Amino acid sequence: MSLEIDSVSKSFGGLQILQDVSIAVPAGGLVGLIGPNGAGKSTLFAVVGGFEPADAGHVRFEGRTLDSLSPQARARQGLMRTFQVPRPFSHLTVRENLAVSAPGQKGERLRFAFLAGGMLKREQAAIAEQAGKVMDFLRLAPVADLPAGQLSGGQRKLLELGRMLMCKPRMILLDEPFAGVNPVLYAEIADRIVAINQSGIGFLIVEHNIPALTRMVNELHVLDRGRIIAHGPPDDVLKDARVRTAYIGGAS
Ligand SMILES: Nc1ncnc2c1ncn2[C@@H]1O[C@H](COP(=O)(O)OP(=O)(O)OP(=O)(O)O)[C@@H](O)[C@H]1O
Repeated sequence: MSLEIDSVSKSFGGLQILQDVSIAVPAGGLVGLIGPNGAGKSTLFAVVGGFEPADAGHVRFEGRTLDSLSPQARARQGLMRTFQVPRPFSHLTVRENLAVSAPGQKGERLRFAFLAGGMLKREQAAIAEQAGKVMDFLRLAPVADLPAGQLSGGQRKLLELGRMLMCKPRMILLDEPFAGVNPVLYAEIADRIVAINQSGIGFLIVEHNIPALTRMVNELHVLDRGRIIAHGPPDDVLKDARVRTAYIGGAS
């Protein structure tokens, strides 16, 4: 397994938010996580991304334990949460937003950048080329030179994905890819997520829009009041009586 969330528990102020949560995502897997409001989905992403420590349990990625690593260190290992890419700079263009997302730019680190002018130029050219490829892949090329602040909700989601791709992740924890998106564009977003997945990048996706999510994922986990109550193929999980009860009589 590539990502192993192993018996993770977490409480805030004496309130148990996550209890013994285990989810495994294979390398290149496309797995969904649903649950009523307040079930603990964001808290789980915070723990897996390294933003909150777990009280008990472990998170492993590609065989390594991540428990003591910062979010940035986890991202360097190839595991990225949407939040690890900050909000786009609304005054910068799509192309510029992609370029500044590339990690480890030597220009940032070199105090005397003029000493390494040739190296910097080569690095900048490589970043510009990568940004171009990402824009083509995500069909953002027509808006390449628009400020990010002028993008539609759907285009912003694509830019968010693009900024993560600039960091070359192997697994993405994706938070609500369809939130704030015009339903007309759901298929476009889903199509690009599937295409990214087919390039070998795994996904664990939290999403409230269950029909849109289940058209993409091949495995679904359901969190209810901090516990995983069902997991498996989406069709089977959605027929599960416990899942129906969680949504009809649940916390939301
Ligand atoms: N930092 C915190 N301190 C105290 N309580 C918190 C904290 N973060 C989350 N909680 C509580 O944990 C519970 C689970 O919240 P969480 O945001 O993880 O659920 P969720 O499944 O993501 O919900 P939603 O679908 O509404 O986003 C809630 O009762 C919330 O109030």
